Amino acid sequence: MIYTYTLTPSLDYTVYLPGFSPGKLNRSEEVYYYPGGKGINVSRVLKRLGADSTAVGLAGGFTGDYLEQFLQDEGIRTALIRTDSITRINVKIKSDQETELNGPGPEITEQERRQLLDRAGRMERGDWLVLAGRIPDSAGADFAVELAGICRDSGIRLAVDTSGPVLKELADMKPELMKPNEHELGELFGAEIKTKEDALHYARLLVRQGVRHVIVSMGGEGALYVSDTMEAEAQAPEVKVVNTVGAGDSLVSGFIAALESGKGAEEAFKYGVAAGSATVSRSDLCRKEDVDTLAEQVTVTRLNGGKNR
Ligand SMILES: Nc1ncnc2c1ncn2[C@@H]1O[C@H](COP(=O)(O)OP(=O)(O)OP(=O)(O)O)[C@@H](O)[C@H]1O
Ligand SMILES: O=P(O)(O)OC[C@@]1(O)O[C@H](CO)[C@@H](O)[C@@H]1O
Repeated sequence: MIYTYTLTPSLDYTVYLPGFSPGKLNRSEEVYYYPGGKGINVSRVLKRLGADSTAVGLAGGFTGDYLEQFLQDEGIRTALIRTDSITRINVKIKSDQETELNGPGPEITEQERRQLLDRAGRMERGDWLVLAGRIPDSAGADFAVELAGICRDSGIRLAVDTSGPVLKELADMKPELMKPNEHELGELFGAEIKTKEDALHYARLLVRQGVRHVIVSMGGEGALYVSDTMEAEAQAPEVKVVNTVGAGDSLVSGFIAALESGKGAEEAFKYGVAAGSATVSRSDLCRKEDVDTLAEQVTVTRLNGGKNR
């Protein structure tokens, strides 16, 4: 079973405009209200790719009701803890540029924190726990590490797609998968990633720390994959950019869905990159038929002479 953990879900209020002028009244005739938050996106994309998951997290207020109902209507199992904090509304402005305005996460009580950890304690060896999105300060500095400890001790495969200082500590907990983008990878090591070689260098350090699969996503440039046995680069296919929100989440979903269907790491990497690019070409995440088509167009090149290291 796959569980996605989203401590800070959102309702993504997505607005398309021909032009956006800060400091002025801007009117849009095309708006959408999508469920959001990184783990929620992972669950939604997994569903479309034919993999079931349970969305664990916190939901509150009218936006929390909307979010939960939306997921259930899509046939996604939810285990959302009801909280007093209203689920945030994140504003995504799509114009000649993409502008995002993300709200803060919920205030997490000690009881909610405990419930989230206990839920992980009931998972089974071999399950996936995808910890994705911002972890609010109210969860406590050690929340993510405690959760990762439960995963490590119970043989749960932890996938990490979060940001901030906690990434460094999580890397030490030997997660199965980390998917930083270049910026997050640089932040993790206090370094500026300027070249692909820089990204490879730091991805290798993560693998040396015990991370099984590291995928560094690089937007329209594609992604890098590093593990103990393979290093590879994938070129992203060219697509019309409609909405890049959730591209990284889709990469994670495609990778995990492919592994779960029995594919090897190289094929899973390719499928993940295809899912990321397919999401970019749609307003509301990818569709399976697009992912399958794009997967044929993604080229994966083995690095280091194409040999396994
Ligand atoms: N402009 C683009 N054209 C084609 N593919 C893209 C583009 N942007 C992103 N992708 C695809 O999506 C994947 C993930 O993108 P990106 O590196 O932007 O993730 P991210 O920063 O984690 O995104 P987010 O936080 O919005 O989910 C890329 O590896 C690539 O396959
Ligand atoms: O504030 P966070 O948790 O870092 O990111 C939240 C968010 O921007 O990420 C998703 C796309 O990856 C969106 O659905 C959501 O609004």
